[in-house]
Amino acid sequence: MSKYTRKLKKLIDTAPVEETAVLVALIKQNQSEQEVEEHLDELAFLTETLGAKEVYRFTQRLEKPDVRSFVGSGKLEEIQAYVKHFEVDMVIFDDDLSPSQMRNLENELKVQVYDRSLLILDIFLNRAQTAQAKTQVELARFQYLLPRLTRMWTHLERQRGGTATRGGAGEKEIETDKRIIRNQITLLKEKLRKIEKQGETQRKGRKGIVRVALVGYTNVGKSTLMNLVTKSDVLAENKLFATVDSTVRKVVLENISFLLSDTVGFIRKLPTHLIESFKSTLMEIKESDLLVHVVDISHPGFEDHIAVVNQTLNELGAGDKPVLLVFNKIDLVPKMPSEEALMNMSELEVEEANYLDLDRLKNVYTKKMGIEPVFMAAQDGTNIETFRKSLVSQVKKQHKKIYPHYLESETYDLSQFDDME
Ligand SMILES: Nc1nc2c(ncn2[C@@H]2O[C@H](COP(=O)(O)OP(=O)(O)OP(=O)(O)O)[C@@H](O)[C@H]2O)c(=O)[nH]1
Ligand SMILES: [Mg+2]
Repeated sequence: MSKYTRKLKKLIDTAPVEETAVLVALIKQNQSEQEVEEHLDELAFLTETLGAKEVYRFTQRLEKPDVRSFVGSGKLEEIQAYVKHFEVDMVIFDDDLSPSQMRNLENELKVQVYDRSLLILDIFLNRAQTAQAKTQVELARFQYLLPRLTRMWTHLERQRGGTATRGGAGEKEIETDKRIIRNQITLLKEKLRKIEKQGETQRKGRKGIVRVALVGYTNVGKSTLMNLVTKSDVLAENKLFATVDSTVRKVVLENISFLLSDTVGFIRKLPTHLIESFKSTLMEIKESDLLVHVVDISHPGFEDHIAVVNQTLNELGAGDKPVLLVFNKIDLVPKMPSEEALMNMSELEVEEANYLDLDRLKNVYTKKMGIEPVFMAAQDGTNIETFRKSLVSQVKKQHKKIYPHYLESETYDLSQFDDME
């Protein structure tokens, strides 16, 4: 063996092996198969974000999850056979599992079992950068895992680098673990309270300036838009939850200054513990004067995404704020051809092309939101001018509303924001 092949062999032998996963979802009575497929596409994307690869999907038409094993026993056998035959590393369920379901499934499948919440929590854990975000995710994760302790045990083992204990730890160990986790929760809460206090003071110091928050479903282009407007360098990538920490920047457009913040993306069924512990990060949204709701118009489920975002905003108590809707990624949407060209196409061709009637969308959403939406592509800057104009006009409107005594000619002290990048 030459030196080169030896080197190559060593590289191959030590290359990290990508973990494999099968995905499982139920099709409820009022759901179409296509809707569930879309949800599974999203779950596959989450799986990929965590660093694993989807190898197969199982679905079952069932009105409600089986109390014992989520899917029916026949389906479970099928999954079990597949997992064993192809040596799959994990099984991921597109819903939340009860503690006992998770235990039963782990016992029977003998591989790692993830549910939707745990998957999202683990992605957040990998992504969190600041002390605050890290503490928030750790807290949410411990709270989620406390009632699922046999699982927690295997998790701790994995983290320590040992082999996972299958089939559950002894009662004594579980009791000890419970105590450790409860202590951790208390400590993390205390730590978070201190960090939040500092944040509060920071936010209080931001009076006198209009505050705008970028909100939207995950991966729609919020950070890309933030970078475009502020010429900053916030991480934007084709992964879910690229942004877990919020970033605030001062922006000056047409002589008016305002603060713009990039926030964590939303997703269907965001774990409750996560929302709870991210409350202070999400305060950025609650305390803003204007929301820029970014939508990925090229995604087939974009209208569902709008609904999920609106619902989450309501839950956060930010449902009544003025919203500038931005339909992003228009570069990926096929342009509607002229009527004449349309006439020459077959019905199937038209259906398959999936044209979106942007004029109709504009009318519908202008009526709904009270502000005309912007259609743009943040990545290549298409229509950025329209967006800037619309944003400035809304910021001015909010400014007048919040600071009615402020005169256009008057300059106000903005030096307190100068240290912000
Ligand atoms: N084709 C196209 N891609 C875009 C556009 N805007 C953003 N993207 C891409 O979409 C992906 C997600 O962009 P981000 O800016 O990270 O999205 P985000 O909303 O901040 O995502 P999270 O932080 O994960 O919630 C990246 O790969 C971007 O390059 C656009 O206008 N057109
Ligand atoms: Mg982002």
